[in-house]
Amino acid sequence: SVPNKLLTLVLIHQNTRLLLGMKKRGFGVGRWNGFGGKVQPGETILEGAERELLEESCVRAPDMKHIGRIDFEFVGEPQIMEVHVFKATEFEGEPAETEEMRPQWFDVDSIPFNTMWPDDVLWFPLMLKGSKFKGYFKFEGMDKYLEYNLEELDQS
Ligand SMILES: CNc1cc(N2CCOCC2)nc(N)n1
Repeated sequence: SVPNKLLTLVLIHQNTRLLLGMKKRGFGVGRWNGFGGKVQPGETILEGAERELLEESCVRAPDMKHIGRIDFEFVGEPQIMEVHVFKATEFEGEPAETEEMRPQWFDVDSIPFNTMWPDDVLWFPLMLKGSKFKGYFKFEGMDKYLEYNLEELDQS
């Protein structure tokens, strides 16, 4: 019984465009994704999301809202990755390449799911339409999930 690993993921969704970053090193390298990473001791999950967005993309998004949580289990790994997903519509600054990420805008109708984590095609539509959601995926390796569940939560 290991405590979950707290992580963040921030998507900037402006009208018909979505800001993604190409991960240049580390976990998920070679895949487009939102911006995020580990929550550090002594910071809130929101503070961690804001910090990682700035570090990885050079922009700030003060209006980011918590829209979901996805727990990822990897077969053979005792620690579950608890990913808190945030969405913003406004941002300050100019997205710029960093050591971690190369940012690029995508039309919401042309999201490069074939070079993203395989779960994304399932929950991105919920994120794009403004739903709140909770998910669980059991991965075996980096490219395949064995099980999942995903539920939209009531906003009322
Ligand atoms: C396993 N499937 C994943 C993982 C993930 N992460 C983003 C935050 O950092 C940890 C991994 N992001 C997506 N879209 N899918």
